[in-house]
Amino acid sequence: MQVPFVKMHGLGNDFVVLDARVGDVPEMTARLAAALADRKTGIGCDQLILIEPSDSATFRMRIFNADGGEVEACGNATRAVGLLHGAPATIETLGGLLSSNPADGGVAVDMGEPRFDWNAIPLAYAMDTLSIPVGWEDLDAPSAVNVGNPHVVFFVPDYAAVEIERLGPLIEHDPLFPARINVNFATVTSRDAIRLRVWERGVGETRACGTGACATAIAAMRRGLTDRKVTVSLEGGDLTIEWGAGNRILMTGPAVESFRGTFDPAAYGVAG
Ligand SMILES: N[C@@H](CCC[C@H](N)C(=O)O)C(=O)O
Repeated sequence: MQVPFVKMHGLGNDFVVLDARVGDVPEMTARLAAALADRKTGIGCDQLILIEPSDSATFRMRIFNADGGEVEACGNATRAVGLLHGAPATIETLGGLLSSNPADGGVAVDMGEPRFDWNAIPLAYAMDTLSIPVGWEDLDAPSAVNVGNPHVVFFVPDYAAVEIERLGPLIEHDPLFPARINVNFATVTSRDAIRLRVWERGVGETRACGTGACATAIAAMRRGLTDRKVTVSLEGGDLTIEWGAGNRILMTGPAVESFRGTFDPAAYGVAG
């Protein structure tokens, strides 16, 4: 069996995209997703993306982190599949119904509404998510926001100085976050600009995280640190995030197709 795939990225956050509508795709398991994502023995990616037919949208997008865990949302992948589709689309995800449109500067995506209730993040205890009264060493009082998936956001004087490889996993796995969490380290540089690094749940530090950019922008706006439209700069490049009419988050940025290929699931010894 040869399964076609498309290798794509959004600002260096990279994906293996499989489309079950156009070719034979094996039943996806956590083990197969992790094997395909492996950068030494697989194709290599931050997220495995599976496109399936949908009854309620143009198509359904399923998202698997590099560790094999299936998750609710991925901003950069939403732009990538929007680019593949090449026309306006509605996209069913575990995190909600999204929409994408070709736009100047790449693809524009309606990422839905942010949620702030402690149990919607989710947190283990009732807390004010604008400024959670907790800390890890000299990092404290983060905001928490769910933008389809869970994020915690630390505003720090120098985002580049944070020991992300050490503190990221510590916070991701803290029992305060029963579904684990994506960890954002941000420095606000003006009313319309933020610099950001993200430790992604189930992956590690990536060159860019679209939902991290959305969550960080919304947290900054909620705290009154920025205006309602900002540029979020990540290692891989810039995203424009707007908290628009109807409480919806609009994200605009590039997506790129890198190459296409096929793989034989039998070669991974983990199919099914
Ligand atoms: N890279 C993504 C986020 C992918 C999912 C995330 N790691 C999670 O576990 O929720 C993005 O661009 O948003």
